[in-house]
Amino acid sequence: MARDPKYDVLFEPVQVGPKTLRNRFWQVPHCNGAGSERPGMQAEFRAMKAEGGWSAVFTEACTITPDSDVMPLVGAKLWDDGDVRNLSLMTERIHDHGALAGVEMCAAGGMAANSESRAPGRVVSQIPHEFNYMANGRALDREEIRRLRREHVAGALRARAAGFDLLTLFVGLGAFPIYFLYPFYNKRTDEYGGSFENRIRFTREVLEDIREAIDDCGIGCRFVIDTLDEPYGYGEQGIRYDGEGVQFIAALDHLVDYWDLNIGTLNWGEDAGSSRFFAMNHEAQYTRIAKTVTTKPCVNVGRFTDPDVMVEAITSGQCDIIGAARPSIADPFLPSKIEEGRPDDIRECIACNVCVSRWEMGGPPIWCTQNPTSGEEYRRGWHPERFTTAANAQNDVLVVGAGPAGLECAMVLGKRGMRRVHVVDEQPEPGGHLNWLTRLPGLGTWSRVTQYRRTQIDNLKNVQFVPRTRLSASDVLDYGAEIVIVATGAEWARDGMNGAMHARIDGADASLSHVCTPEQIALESKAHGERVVVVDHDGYHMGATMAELLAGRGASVTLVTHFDSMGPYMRYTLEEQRQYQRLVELGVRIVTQTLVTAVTPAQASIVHVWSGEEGTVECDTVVLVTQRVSRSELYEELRADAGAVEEAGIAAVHLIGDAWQPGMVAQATFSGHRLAREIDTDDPATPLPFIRERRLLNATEQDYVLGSPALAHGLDVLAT
Ligand SMILES: Cc1cc2nc3c(=O)[nH]c(=O)nc-3n(C[C@H](O)[C@H](O)[C@H](O)COP(=O)(O)O)c2cc1C
Ligand code: SF4
Repeated sequence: MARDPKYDVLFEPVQVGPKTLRNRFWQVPHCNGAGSERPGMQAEFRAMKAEGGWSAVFTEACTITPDSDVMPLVGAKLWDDGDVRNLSLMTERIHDHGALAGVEMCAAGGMAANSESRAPGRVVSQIPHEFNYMANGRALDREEIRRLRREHVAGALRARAAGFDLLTLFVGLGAFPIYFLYPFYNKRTDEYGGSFENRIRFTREVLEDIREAIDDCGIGCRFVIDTLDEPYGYGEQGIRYDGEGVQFIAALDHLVDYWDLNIGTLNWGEDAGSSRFFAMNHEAQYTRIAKTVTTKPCVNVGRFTDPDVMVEAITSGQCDIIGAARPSIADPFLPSKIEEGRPDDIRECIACNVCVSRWEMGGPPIWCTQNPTSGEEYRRGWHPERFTTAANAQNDVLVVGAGPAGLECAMVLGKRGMRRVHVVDEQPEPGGHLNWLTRLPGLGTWSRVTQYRRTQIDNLKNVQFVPRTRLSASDVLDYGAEIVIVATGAEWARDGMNGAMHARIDGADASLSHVCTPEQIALESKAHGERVVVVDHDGYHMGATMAELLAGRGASVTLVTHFDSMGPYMRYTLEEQRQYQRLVELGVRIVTQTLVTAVTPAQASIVHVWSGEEGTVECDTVVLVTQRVSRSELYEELRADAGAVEEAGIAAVHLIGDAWQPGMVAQATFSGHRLAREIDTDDPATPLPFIRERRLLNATEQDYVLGSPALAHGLDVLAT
């Protein structure tokens, strides 16, 4: 199909200095857990976006000096020629698909703990960094500033040598230009502190230096134009878009070829905004001002997944280029799908921030809820849009359970050409637990997980969703499928069993009127009293979500958790601060480091986990958010009768998703995808080994990954 002409504007080329973008889609810097140490993963992850139509594809923040070492966080590096070698694989693979390769150059200053390099820290003013409070680097003198400028030029030259076309100086979230610019960090009294002119002096000098050294790359800044009000930002100690934000752009405009703009602070959840709190294009109110002072192309971000919103952003004069991190993770082929007239096939980001959480927890490889192939392009050879025909495609498959794992599995099996795939569920609609979860406050956008898969399945002739059908083990045996996949999900524990005590909570029994599970509240509308205790041992969002729901209905809610904070995983998804604020506004009392040991119709008994101090909270209802329990009875029954299974002509019975291991939706979609990808291996239940990029002693030719572009490149990329 041809693209809808109303989207033509998105496919116009844009000039950025000496380089030309083929369209207006730009993958802004974002990390993926590959850094420079996993060059194969880094290269193929980015190449996928180039193949999917993005015109510019960037690294994450790429540090350029050894005293920018943020270990254990994993980011790209250009410290030496070895890093040049590794990252040049990325640029080569991006170029293979006709896109420009970009790098976000960063000298991290006080944010870097230098755990690996053990380099002495350098800062603008000697005040401990908020992320690095036990170290306090040396405040740079003039000579040291000159040296730092030279290091920026050397970093830019290494970037150019690695093949990068677009060199972005990072002026945001933990890099020297920001430490000079914000009064929050800069307390200097010399010519680099005080006035605005003084505070931008370093950035001006660095840009001049780089321009003098390099004239054949696009050179720009990623600039945080607004650091927001307190409590989410720096207030008067930072900068505001209509003050020094826009002044900064006006002052340095002649030194850049483009501006990549965003907002926020080191609590970057205001930028990578979760859908609980932010709508699409939420940064426009701050960033659109840039166009009043610059004629250079401006990139904006704001979870752009809707092409109509993108067109509006361009035609209204808000920006020139659609920047995206998360939408490009969830769907590397988003531009191609618009271009090919298939916008309904876009796998829209749900802004759950699970991708973000991976960086925040220390940088393990990226996960994406919507796109299970994310990060697996090289390691497992998975392509998000291409599927091989299964060697056992002549088989009929029965998937029991149409939650995220079952739907993903059925969809991929359909795309792999299985003769017939039935995905059966007792509910009238597919979605599993997402059907009720997405009706909870702030979680409506998560319904895209189901919508996307539903749309795909509806277009696959060999896949059929069968509603309102509850299958017993004997029904499964009689169904006539050769492969059975059980994806029956999980449910919240009804007895308070939890991972903090490894025991049940005394008196906790969800068959009683004063004890509820989240499903009972959300799905069954079980009545609750005026005074509610929510017990959270889960640690992700459900405790906070229940508290928000019930407080929103007017209940007086106490959230009790053994963790140090409310839903600690929400810190990783950058949702914690706003969710905390929301609960406080709703009058929720949050009691941390505390266990609920017993419940009665009148109260919950509590104990502080460290002091042992005991107490009670008077309440009418207790909501148990303690752990989830797999619903795997059907699988156990089938497993227990191997003879009957064989007799029924069933070659294999598999268990996936929450029914195997209750977890985040991202784990469920991965689980379903993984099985479907490997359904024709000797032992599909056991994942195939994946490529681990590591140094192998005494490596031989056979140790290299055959056919790998990394091998052609002569890199130390080795198979297990
Ligand atoms: C997983 C992840 C990692 C990120 N890492 C970086 C980074 O290294 N440097 C940076 O400037 N921004 C980083 N960001 C922020 C994005 O560039 C972007 O500004 C933000 O996500 C908003 O864009 P989006 O709504 O399109 O995701 C990251 C975002 C994500 C989702
Ligand atoms: S993990 Fe969630 S927020 Fe991140 S890209 Fe995927 S769907 Fe979007």
